[in-house]
Amino acid sequence: MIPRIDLEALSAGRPEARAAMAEAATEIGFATVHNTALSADRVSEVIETYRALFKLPEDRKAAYDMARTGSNRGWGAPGSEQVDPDANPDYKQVFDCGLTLPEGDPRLSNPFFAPNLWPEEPADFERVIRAYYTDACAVAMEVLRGVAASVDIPADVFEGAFDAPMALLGGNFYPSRPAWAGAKDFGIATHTDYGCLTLLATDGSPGLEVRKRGGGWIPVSAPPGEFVINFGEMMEMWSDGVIRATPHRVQGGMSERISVPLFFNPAHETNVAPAGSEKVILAGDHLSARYNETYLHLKKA
Ligand SMILES: O=C(O)CCC(=O)C(=O)O
Ligand SMILES: [Fe+2]
Repeated sequence: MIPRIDLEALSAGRPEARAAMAEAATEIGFATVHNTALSADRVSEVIETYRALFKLPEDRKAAYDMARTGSNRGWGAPGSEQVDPDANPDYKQVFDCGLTLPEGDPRLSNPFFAPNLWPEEPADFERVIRAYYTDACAVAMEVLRGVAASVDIPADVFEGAFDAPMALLGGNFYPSRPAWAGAKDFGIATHTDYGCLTLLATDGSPGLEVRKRGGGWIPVSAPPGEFVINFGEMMEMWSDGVIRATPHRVQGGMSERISVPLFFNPAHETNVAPAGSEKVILAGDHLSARYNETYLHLKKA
């Protein structure tokens, strides 16, 4: 049901890989991708680095709490996001980071490019996560080129749009589903992602469920070295509905779980309205509207 795609084959233009990506993009909105520049060992190191951070006592993480900032970089306590207004806030913890701009760059005053809040422990957190951010962005761009080639979007539509991306790297920590959790409690409640492409690494534990058209849920999992990819709202708008943003959720189960999504969002001024339409929808406007709806500390009173 969920296409499994060899990225090297896709980049080489192999017809079966392109057909699988076209199906993923236009039907279910999800795929798994393997044979990328990011090895299983590399991804495992990233996941264990996040795990070490999340295992610290709460008071040590509170120093990096994004709730004290006007941005969404740093640690987010359980309940800091509510992606579905009909559900309770998500019980996962998060750590989000983004592009590091040089000191003095005028964009630093923009919440999308606020300084990252790097924790001092684990000791190599900043080094490991920053390097992964850069390399995961490159893999995401390679996937997007493959998408464009597979669904007949002119290659130049995406080129240049991601040079100073608002890409956000998240770390999600789902403890085992709490005993108090009820029908409205989720690790992450049903939502669509806000941006273009999400490149998700996980520790291999199950939990992610993708909504099937016509009803029902499909479980998807990927060990380190394989990625789940899906498309977000901006991509659905940009492609005039050809590429689909599919709702998904994590209810949470018996064991803890870590996932690391790279939300590969384009540059702030990118017009993500359907190509050829008169409309202008700036990527930065869409993203800030969605952040302000879902991060509780950014909600306008
Ligand atoms: O943890 C997962 O598998 C999915 C996370 C997710 O959907 C998100 O962070 O947007
Ligand atoms: Fe998501």
